[in-house]
Amino acid sequence: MADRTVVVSAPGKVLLAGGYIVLDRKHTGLVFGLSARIHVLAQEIHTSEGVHISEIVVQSPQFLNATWRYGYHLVDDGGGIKVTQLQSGVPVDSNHFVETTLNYVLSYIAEMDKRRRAHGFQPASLVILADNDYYSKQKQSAERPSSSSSAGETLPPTTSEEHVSSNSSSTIRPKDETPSTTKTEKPPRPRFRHFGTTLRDAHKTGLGSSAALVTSLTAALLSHYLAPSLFDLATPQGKRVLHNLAHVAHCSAQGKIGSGFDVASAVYGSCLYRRFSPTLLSSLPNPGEPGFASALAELVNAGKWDCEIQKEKVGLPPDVAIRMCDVDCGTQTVSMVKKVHAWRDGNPDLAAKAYHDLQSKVDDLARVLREGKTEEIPAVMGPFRDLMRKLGQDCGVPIEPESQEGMLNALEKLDGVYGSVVPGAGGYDAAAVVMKDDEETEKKVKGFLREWSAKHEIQVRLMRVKGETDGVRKEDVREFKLWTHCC
Ligand SMILES: Nc1ncnc2c1ncn2[C@@H]1O[C@H](COP(=O)(O)OP(=O)(O)O)[C@@H](O)[C@H]1O
Ligand SMILES: C[C@@](O)(CCOP(=O)(O)OP(=O)(O)O)CC(=O)O
Repeated sequence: MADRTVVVSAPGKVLLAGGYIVLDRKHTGLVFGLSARIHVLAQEIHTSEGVHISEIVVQSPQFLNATWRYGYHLVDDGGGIKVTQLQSGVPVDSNHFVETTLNYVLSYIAEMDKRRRAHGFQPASLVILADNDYYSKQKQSAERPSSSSSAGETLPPTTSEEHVSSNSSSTIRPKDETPSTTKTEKPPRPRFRHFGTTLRDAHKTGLGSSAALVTSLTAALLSHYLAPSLFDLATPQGKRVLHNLAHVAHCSAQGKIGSGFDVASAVYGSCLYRRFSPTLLSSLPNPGEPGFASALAELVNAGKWDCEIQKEKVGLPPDVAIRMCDVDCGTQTVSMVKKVHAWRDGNPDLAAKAYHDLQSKVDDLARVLREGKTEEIPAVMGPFRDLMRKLGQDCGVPIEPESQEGMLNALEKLDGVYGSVVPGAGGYDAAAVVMKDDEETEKKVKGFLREWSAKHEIQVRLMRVKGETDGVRKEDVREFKLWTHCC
């Protein structure tokens, strides 16, 4: 049988402009994909002769205690495939986004490839590898030096979980290719570092990990289990199926909030995004309920998806970059959205005016960036920030908190910085900077953030990540050979 090992990656996102208004189908948001990606490697699990296992094992080897084993069964009355997390040895937290994605995607696959109902799913191993910028550095993080040549470069510290699972044929660690380094040599920066923490305790930087994960996991499962005649990521139809299925799974895991701009950019990359009608998903039964599998396949293949993804409306001048600053604080997007909506519902006229004004700035910003009018960026981004700040004040929500306001105002005074914004829902998450794409400006911004951090006793740093236009893509499996069972 053909080797079905596959690696798929999807980008993180930054909603540069259009937070809140994009939740309303009347409006659009300007979203950029990011160079920080989440990769998922899918491969068969090879067992010794006579040994049969029926598990799907998902691992996130950059975190402690992050191996999730699932059994699966076909539910009667067309309820689809339901997975159940298997526990053995050290108890492992559940991973809601992974589990939900498996329920949706395996149900879809079984519906599209009827043979699966009779023969079931071959056991599979899925390895999640997130680019380093998704999480802030934590001081206690343990890293060991390792090979600098390829993707699987850093060894996780030994954990009790690894001890438990070390005999299993289905748990993988990168093959140990640790080179000998002398004491004075600085270890190479690992492409995928170990964060030295559990996923629950990790400090997210706000790049949209769940959407990138759900999208790459969905694409990896579809590519691994379905023949190319049924799913091909390289075709527009393949992307449409991926987009729809990942949307449904992500919405379900999130509790049906969110405009979906993050999944759209994970699939298609940078775009001007108009959301789908929320009613689209309202009649879909839940996984396991009668009729779920066929309703899901119909919705994914032919539902009335009315979202708009306009890639041609988005561009960047060649010497301009979108960079992200990690502010190392969190923001509660859901409660902020609830407050903004409460204000909007109580003040429809004021809200309509505010949303209209914001939309015109979203359009202006998309235009000046697309048309390469670098000199016009400050005149659009400044007033956009003013309007977002005003929206926050009206709703009693810290969309651009004072601490961020002071920092961005000072940052914008630097030569080479064209504009900045607290993207998406705003708050204390990452800040976005539109700046000249050269070393000199990068140095200035880094120096400024260092000084600002010291003076204000906070931790702000410029991340490596940049805005980029690509969406989901297949990666070269050979670059991930340290994480595969074979090769
Ligand atoms: N590297 C990863 N490995 C495993 N699961 C992940 C990873 N990154 C994200 N997830 C899943 O996504 C969830 C985070 O989602 P959420 O809180 O919505 O963050 P974000 O705003 O970054 O999308 C995690 O709890 C986990 O279920
Ligand atoms: C309020 C929003 O319009 C934008 C939120 O953007 P963020 O980028 O802040 O999102 P999270 O990373 O999920 O917190 C909600 C939405 O459109 O889904």
